[in-house]
Amino acid sequence: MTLYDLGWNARFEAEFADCLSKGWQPARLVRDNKISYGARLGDGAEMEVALGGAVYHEAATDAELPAVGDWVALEIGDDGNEYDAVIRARLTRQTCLSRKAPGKSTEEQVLAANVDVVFVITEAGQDFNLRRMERYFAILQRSGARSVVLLNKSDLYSDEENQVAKAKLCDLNPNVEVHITSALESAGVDVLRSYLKSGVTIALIGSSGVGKSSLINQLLGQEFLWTGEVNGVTGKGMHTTTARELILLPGGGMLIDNPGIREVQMWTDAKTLKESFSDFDHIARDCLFHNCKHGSDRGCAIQAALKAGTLSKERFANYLKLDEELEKLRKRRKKRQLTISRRIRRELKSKGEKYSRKYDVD
Ligand SMILES: Nc1nc2c(ncn2[C@@H]2O[C@H](COP(=O)(O)OP(=O)(O)OP(=O)(O)O)[C@@H](O)[C@H]2O)c(=O)[nH]1
Ligand SMILES: [Zn+2]
Repeated sequence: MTLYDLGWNARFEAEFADCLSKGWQPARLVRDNKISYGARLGDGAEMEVALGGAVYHEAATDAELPAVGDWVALEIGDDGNEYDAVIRARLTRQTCLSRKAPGKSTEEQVLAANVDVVFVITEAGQDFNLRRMERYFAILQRSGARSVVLLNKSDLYSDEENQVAKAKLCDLNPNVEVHITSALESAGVDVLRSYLKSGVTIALIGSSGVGKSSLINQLLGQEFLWTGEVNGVTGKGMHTTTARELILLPGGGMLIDNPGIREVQMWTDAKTLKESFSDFDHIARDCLFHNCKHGSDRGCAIQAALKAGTLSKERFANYLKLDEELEKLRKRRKKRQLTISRRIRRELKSKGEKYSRKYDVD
């Protein structure tokens, strides 16, 4: 194994020259434990590393802190610390998959750094939503990564349905590559593999249930590498367990998969939902009362627009359900998180003995 297998290239190398003269070593971050990180070195060794003070203080925002996928400079020392090494610098990201943090904050949240290809998984049927795809494309465009769409579950739809969906996507974004796949019939993993070679990092995004795990499991083959990666168990709850998020794939290349990436869809959907009603917010600005419920309130601009026929009653009914829809998304998100922690727990169990002894978990 060499640094290049981990995605190292001439540009990183050039930037690292200064660090090299200080005796620091390059490593790629494979896990974010919040207080510490997992880092992999060129010889394949993995270390538990701490964030250096300078890197922390120089970061103007959270987005500038090291994230999974980042290349960092490690000072490896035996200063009796609890960690194997300290991060002294973070190299400039060549791509950066990020989203705006949820809630009021407009701060950027980095989901993964230095991802080369992002696969958006969807299907020709129920999940197909061009508005959502627009949002994905906006995120991906900003990231700098190459974007590829997989219309998965092709076995469930006719050739024509798959082709129509493909044409719509190509219309929406002529720069995107679209493939029709079926994880069920093992016609999908070959498409993923065609993009993978040593040093290439990929990520899969898309709604819950579109087949991301199925494709990932096929890429990983028999040995599912989340096992035995568990570390940093704090307290009893498994929710605090963090798994390795950057995984080396058996056939070469790497995959970054973490809850943030998986949740980007929820966030995208919430945003799409809200945006599709932005005209309502616009009209509602003319309501007499700023806390107008748009019912029988006096001076309601929405009701006036409904009467005038410039707003459709159906859309208004949907608008009223917006909060309900957003709540549904939040519930789905919760369910997802439970699924992830259950999955980690299950995988921990299979290799559990050693770890339960070490970290005192059951
Ligand atoms: N018919 C058909 N079913 C599929 C295909 N790919 C996945 N599935 C099924 O769809 C279901 C959901 O697949 P997952 O791989 O768990 O979906 P996911 O995107 O990982 O979902 P989350 O983990 O919630 O994000 C499973 O029952 C799969 O067997 C496919 O190509 N065709
Ligand atoms: Zn009103």
